[in-house]
Amino acid sequence: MLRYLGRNIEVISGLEPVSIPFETQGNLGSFKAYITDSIFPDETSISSYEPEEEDVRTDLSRSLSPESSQNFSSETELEGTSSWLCSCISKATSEDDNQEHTIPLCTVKDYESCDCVSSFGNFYSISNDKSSSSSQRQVLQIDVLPERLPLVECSPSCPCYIHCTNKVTQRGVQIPVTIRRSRTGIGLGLFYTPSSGDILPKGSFVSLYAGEYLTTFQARLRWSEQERKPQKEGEGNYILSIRLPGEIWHIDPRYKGNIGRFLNHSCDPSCVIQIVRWGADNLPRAAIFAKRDITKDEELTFDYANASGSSDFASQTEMIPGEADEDASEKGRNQCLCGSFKCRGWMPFDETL
Ligand SMILES: C[S@@+](CC[C@H](N)C(=O)[O-])C[C@H]1O[C@@H](n2cnc3c(N)ncnc32)[C@H](O)[C@@H]1O
Repeated sequence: MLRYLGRNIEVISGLEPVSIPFETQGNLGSFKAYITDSIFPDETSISSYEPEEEDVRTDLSRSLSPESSQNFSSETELEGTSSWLCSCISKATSEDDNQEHTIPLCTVKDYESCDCVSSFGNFYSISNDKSSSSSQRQVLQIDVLPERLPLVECSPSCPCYIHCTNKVTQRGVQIPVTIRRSRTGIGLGLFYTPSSGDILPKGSFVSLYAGEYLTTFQARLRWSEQERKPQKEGEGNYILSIRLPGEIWHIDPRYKGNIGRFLNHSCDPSCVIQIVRWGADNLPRAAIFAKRDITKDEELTFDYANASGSSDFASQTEMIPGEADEDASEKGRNQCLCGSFKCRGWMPFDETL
């Protein structure tokens, strides 16, 4: 439930399983509607949306041609998109009491028996963190993931039930978080706020970064509209660009989004974005995971330059040693206020938008 947020904004695609307090008196600016998963803007269908190919993204003339502002129909058609289902069952007889119990059989222990896990990989393991009262938690094996490859979970249509250990990012927000003011100049932020001193183990799922999927053309339009408006504190750009081999996706939670939109940038972040696919639509979801163990009241942040799990872009956005401040701000860069000792000085800036 979104106890406090729900009071101010429209909830259009379900609620989170936990309450998410909003601790400040401030208003939510341009945030109008809560969604739990990314959607296409009105009048846009999945079938007519083609993510732009990486090698054409800098070709402005092509991106701004009339064809690129496609005429989308509101029908969602899934024909032709790839889908998969495992054959795991969700009921099994326990050897202990010989009774039938509902058991998520796509466990990471039994991964050889799950078609999804054996085809796409085993990304999660069980954390047995003794410092946490929630004894078992599925955690992403962050250190062994291949760079820039989307993870694939069991589909919501697989017969295993929602607590399957291979369905993690599709269950909504499961951890205690609060929206409150961050440091001066940054606006609101999202904080880890357990009632006890529980640590959030490294690899824990935090939330999706859900918003509207935009074409590069639409993203550029929103970006330039935004630039013309006077900026309120902390309300800059929300568009996350995901670069996958041969594809670019843009997710904008400015107007319609979830709590992912409140994560600020840090050059030494507590979280990381990983791209995950699930469902018949096969769409890439941006999922936020703890990059390290996180303690009570820490702010949840990620590196905006590293949204596709790659460090390539981060290096492009570092402040060039010796570059004058005016040069950087002339290029449209904003000063980074993350305050970390690893701070690169400037907010990541995507020159292709
Ligand atoms: C995704 S939003 C984060 C939530 C935002 N603080 C709010 O109040 O809604 C991104 C915007 O927050 C601000 N921001 C986030 N991290 C920042 C940082 N390290 N330094 C300066 N501004 C930051 C910028 O205005 C940025 O465009």
